[in-house]
Amino acid sequence: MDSSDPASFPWSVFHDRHPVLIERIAGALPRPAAHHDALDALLAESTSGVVSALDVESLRHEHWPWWRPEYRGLPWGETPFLWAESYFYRRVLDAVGYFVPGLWRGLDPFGPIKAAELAGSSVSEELAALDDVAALPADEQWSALVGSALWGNRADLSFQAGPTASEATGGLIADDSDALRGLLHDRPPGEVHVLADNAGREVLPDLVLIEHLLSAGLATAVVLHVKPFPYYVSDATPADVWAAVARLRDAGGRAGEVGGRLFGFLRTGRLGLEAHEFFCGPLTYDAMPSGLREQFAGASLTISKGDLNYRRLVGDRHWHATAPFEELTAHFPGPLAALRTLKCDVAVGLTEETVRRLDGTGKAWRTTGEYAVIHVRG
Ligand SMILES: O=P(O)(O)OC[C@@]1(O)O[C@H](CO)[C@@H](O)[C@@H]1O
Repeated sequence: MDSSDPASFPWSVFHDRHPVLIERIAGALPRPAAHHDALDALLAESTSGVVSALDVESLRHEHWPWWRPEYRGLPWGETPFLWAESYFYRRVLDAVGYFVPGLWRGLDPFGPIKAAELAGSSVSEELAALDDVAALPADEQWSALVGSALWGNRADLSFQAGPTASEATGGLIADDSDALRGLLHDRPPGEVHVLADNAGREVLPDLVLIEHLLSAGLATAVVLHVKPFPYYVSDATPADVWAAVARLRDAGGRAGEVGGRLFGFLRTGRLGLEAHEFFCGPLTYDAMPSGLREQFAGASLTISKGDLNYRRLVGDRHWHATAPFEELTAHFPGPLAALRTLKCDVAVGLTEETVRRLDGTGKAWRTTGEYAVIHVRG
């Protein structure tokens, strides 16, 4: 899949979303002219120019092992969408001096956007609602926690820069939630891995679910895999996880208790936080390094969150939407669950009837974030 067709979703990511994004990054902090010039140049290059190589100075400080010399000089739209987006985010970091020594080193360009969301009233309301969840019978509590983690995936800040975001909820169009429940409740507990997606309103319910897994004895330990660097606008980094845990702990009520326990789990290592460079790379999961492969092979379950992880799991292609999830993810070591709202063209694991019904609506159902799936490969 590439982004060369002006009628396609990938094209709109580069031509509609990225200009909004660049403007937000440029305007959020009093940046020097050099940052503005570099951001403008990146936007021009990635929309109407050709791929150029990475800045040599930044490469001296942080490598990018996925550079493809054969893409140099090609219009960005003619390179694979997965590669081009990943490269774009690395280039954003270079444009704002993220890797080179100086005042701006290590400063998350999306930080102000993420911080505003975390401090916002929607988060306060969601955290207060945890008091009600705690009062539910165990079964309903479980469904509420999984549902929050799933629908939290709609709170993706890059998605909100696009024109297709929809607030409506079309519901689950593939639902293996019973299998997910069974994997965690009907077997001896083991180590659960979570492939995180967005910070803030997504990682908060993820953390609440993780705390439940640990406190209820459904997992002996949890490893949360996040991005080592700012990526896809709101993808969670270690700093975002610590900020989310602090937000929970300071919230009071049930959220405060959950946050306090998570703080302890992180300190003792029952909740591990890892940030492998592979997670900021443009490769699909069948190409993961052996160290990660071994970790997932030993897990009782890996839970993958979100749209980008899903693309990387099944392959970023125009699959027929009935292509079986189990077959496309057979490469993944160990049991796997994917919780995802649909925000790009990739859709698999649906029934013919569902596809007919969705196509019949005449809506861009694959990209609005209105529909969700829970797929499990046990
Ligand atoms: O992984 P996430 O946060 O659920 O979604 C990432 C996303 O917004 O980014 C891509 C376009 O930039 C789309 O594939 C997808 O909608």
